[in-house]
Amino acid sequence: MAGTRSLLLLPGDGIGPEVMRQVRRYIDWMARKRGIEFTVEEGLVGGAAIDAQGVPLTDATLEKAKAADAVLFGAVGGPKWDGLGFDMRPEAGLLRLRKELDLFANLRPAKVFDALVDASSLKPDIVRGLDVMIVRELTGGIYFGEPRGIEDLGNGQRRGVNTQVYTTAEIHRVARIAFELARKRGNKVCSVEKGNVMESGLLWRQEVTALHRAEYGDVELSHMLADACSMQLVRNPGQFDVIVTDNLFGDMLSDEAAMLTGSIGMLPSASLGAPDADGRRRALYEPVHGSAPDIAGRDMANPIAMLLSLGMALRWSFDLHAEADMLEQAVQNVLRTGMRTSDIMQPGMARCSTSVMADTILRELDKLAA
Ligand SMILES: NC(=O)C1=CN([C@@H]2O[C@H](COP(=O)(O)OP(=O)(O)OC[C@H]3O[C@@H](n4cnc5c(N)ncnc54)[C@H](O)[C@@H]3O)[C@@H](O)[C@H]2O)C=CC1
Ligand SMILES: CC(C)CC(=O)C(=O)O
Ligand SMILES: [Mg+2]
Repeated sequence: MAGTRSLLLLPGDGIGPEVMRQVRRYIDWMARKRGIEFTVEEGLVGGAAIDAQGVPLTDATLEKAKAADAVLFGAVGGPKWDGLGFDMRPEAGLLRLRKELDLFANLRPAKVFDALVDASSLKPDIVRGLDVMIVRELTGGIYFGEPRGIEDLGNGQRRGVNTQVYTTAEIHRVARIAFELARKRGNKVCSVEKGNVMESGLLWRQEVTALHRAEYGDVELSHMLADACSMQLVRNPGQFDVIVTDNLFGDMLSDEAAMLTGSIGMLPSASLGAPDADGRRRALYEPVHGSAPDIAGRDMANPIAMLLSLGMALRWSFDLHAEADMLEQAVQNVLRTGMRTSDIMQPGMARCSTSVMADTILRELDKLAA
């Protein structure tokens, strides 16, 4: 197997390259200390690609992403490019990757590490032991629906339009992922939409119910309106096991869930496509956070979300479960020692930089691998 695993790294903008640098060190560590080798290529995406290549994602980079076993993505965007039209913005590069690789299921696990129970803005009793998996539909809904645009009404007024649209097939394939995941976890799925005011939400509820009845009757299914879910996530998050929801609500609910864990700098994600004949899925792994322009360039970013995203790649794309377990254990152990980047800083703990956090995790890995 050695040498046959391929990774495309797309660091992007802002803190993206800073956290990706730490991932590269961990990839080197695996080769050096564990004999696990990857063929690694790096490419430009987002604002970095706009500046160097004129577009947020070139066709050549897209082809490399299609050919790789997995893509690791940092983050894109920043004030420098905020004035550009939507198709030319850095974020369009990420949306194109998701769409063209058909990465329809975005897995966003919100897990609270014991050592960070007090770092959450919620009371420790509410978040202790929390382990929620948000499955967000990623290639449909209002981020992609047509028509869209801003039109001039000619009377001094303008009109902005986006369209929320879902089909049976789109709902079934992402719900299937949620049911399958639930079977390996707490066996509960909560499906979230706004079927009380949106036809697409009503269809979502009906189709999830039909699929459940036909194939997943052994899994406990509940339904919740998205506004109520955002409230329940902070009131009693422990009631959730797997949440399945659309693109927009999943984007928002996962940022909210991130804060239960202490910081958005802790949350990894996996974006998966359908399995091919050999059971292999196209996949992209990225932290839930963005490019954080407010802290970029200051060696302050928490690299854990990016490192754990590689951990998800080890599990989902490479079947390297022991390595993924070891990485998670190393993170857990380092947090227990009181080492903290600024975003998860607590009284009495030791504040450290991005690179020192990664150094410490690598040293912990050395101990675990000894
Ligand atoms: N997947 C992606 O590439 C995403 C890109 N963005 C883009 O990122 C830019 C900034 O967006 P924001 O709304 O500010 O979201 P953001 O996630 O970049 O930052 C939100 C807050 O969290 C902090 N933060 C984020 N990641 C952190 C980390 N690893 N360690 C410590 N603190 C961290 C930031 O400093 C900021 O205060 C925008 O251009 C946006 O479009 C936003 C979300 C996702
Ligand atoms: C295109 C992204 C910037 C949307 C987003 O916030 C996310 O996927 O988390
Ligand atoms: Mg988001």
